[in-house]
Amino acid sequence: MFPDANTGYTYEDCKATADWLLTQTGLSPLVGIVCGSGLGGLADLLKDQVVFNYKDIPNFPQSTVHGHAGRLVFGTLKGRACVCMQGRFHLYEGYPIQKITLPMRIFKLLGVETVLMTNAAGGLNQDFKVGDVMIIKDHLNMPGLAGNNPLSGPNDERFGVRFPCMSDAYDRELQQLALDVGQDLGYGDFLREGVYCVLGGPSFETIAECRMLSKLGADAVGMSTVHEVIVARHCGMRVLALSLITNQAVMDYDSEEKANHEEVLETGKQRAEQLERLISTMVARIEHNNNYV
Ligand SMILES: O=P(O)(O)O[C@@H]1C[C@H](O)[C@@H](CO)O1
Ligand code: HPA
Repeated sequence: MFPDANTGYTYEDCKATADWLLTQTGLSPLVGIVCGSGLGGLADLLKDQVVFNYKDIPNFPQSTVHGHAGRLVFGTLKGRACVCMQGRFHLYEGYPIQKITLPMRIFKLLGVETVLMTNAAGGLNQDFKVGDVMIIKDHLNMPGLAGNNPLSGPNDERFGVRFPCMSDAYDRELQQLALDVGQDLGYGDFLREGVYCVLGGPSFETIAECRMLSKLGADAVGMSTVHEVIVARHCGMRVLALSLITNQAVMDYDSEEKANHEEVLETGKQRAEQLERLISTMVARIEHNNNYV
């Protein structure tokens, strides 16, 4: 079922899907995880798994991108109840923006309080290297600035307010926790902080576009995450998002580099284990009431 072009999914649609999942799992997760391109291995760490293929979940879209398995995995990570999206949805797959972000509202109705997201991104900041992990502190929402926002359409106050604030989109305590955990694990050398810019994709950026985005203040560029963040914040969940810098954005007309999805997946493979350890250690230190231990 596609959402109505003007109204998106109703609260009742989302509730029906969440209740369907809760009935089958009996597990109400407090932490939701969204895995980026090639980074779905995290879901395999969950214990006592209950797994759903997206195609079997009412209202859910299908994953169409290589590196996004298309499975919703419930289980425990370091003893904490979690739900993990092994594969996300992107605007360029052709879905309405409300459909891409539907899982965030389902997370909320499942009981999730904290969402941890990963993505693969191109590095615009010249100090960044391939393999760096950037803690997202803010975003530039290009589709949003052009009028494509997942909250467009009638607002249901049961989810959140009409005009949600986004200056606190990325939870500062969770960012600090990521830095602390990263230091404890010896990852300080490749942990960065910065601004993520979302574009529609699927074509990678031109050189002129990369130069423009860098001048605008973006440190990394990608094709996801921000839409999910907006919907997650609208309904009151706390968010941490991490970008794995899988490639350097091409900024120079003399460069022979060409962005490609294979390189994105390959870098994901090389850094996956450390990213998984970072997130699972964080999960162990997030308290149920959203304080940190
Ligand atoms: O889901 P993410 O943002 O990790 O996926 C990135 C953006 C494109 O979908 C793809 C390009 O290689 O990876
Ligand atoms: N641009 C956009 N999206 C991406 C990139 C990129 O260079 N790398 C991974 N996802």
